Amino acid sequence: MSLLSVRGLRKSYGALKVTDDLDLEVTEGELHAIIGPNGAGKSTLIAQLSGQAGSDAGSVLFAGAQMMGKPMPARVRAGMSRSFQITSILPGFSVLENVSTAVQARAGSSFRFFAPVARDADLNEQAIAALAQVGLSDRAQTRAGSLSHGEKRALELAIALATQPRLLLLDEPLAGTSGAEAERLVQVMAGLKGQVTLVLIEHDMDAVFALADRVSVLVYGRIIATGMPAEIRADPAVRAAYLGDA
Ligand SMILES: Nc1ncnc2c1ncn2[C@@H]1O[C@H](COP(=O)(O)OP(=O)(O)OP(=O)(O)O)[C@@H](O)[C@H]1O
Repeated sequence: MSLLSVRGLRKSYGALKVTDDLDLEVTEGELHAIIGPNGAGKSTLIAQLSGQAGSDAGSVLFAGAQMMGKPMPARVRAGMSRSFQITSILPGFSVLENVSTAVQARAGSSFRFFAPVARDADLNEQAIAALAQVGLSDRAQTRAGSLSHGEKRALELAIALATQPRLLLLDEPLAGTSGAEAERLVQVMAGLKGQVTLVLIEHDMDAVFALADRVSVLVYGRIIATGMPAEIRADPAVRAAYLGDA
């Protein structure tokens, strides 16, 4: 069953059609990777799905509810969350504080309905659980600014996870990492499979083909193919448009 069903999604910047009549189905429980050449519109798509950027037209059904026109906090409360870039981390605050503060900011006004003590306890519990999911439990009290690059990327994942999403949208979680750091993050994502539905944009093809249940290929703002990793590798249209050039 589709958890996310996108139909006819569009977005232009002036004359440039960045998202062009895009259809996408994400099945509950899967890790669905989206690959495509530079400038294909992958980051824009994540921004549109998360509500960070507006859309010109189309339908975004999440768990049967229409998300078009809803701002990001409403989508977070519905269960859609995206990861943010390292620049959104507060270096002077502890790792745990970074997670709990971000949850409060993302979920917006919903936390106002809890009494302050219950709210803090609830936030703390969610933040601690999220740090455990990404292997950062022992860094909870560390200043976020002193984390390694790979640990900061793991912290971004924890921040997104702490909003307890049903669907997690990840925009290049491995960017800037390599070797053991990248391998550790791949293991973290492998551990998330089955717990949360994932949409993953990633340039590291080894990671994509190791992790994905299904892969969609985005070229010039349209999905040109969706399939299992082996099908995508073998698809002549995909090879011509993208993989052949890689
Ligand atoms: N705010 C903006 N204003 C104008 N053009 C934009 C804006 N954001 C993105 N674009 C353009 O939209 C196109 C798609 O950009 P996007 O970043 O979504 O692609 P991408 O597939 O994520 O690329 P990459 O793999 O290089 O990160 C590019 O041509 C980009 O220059």
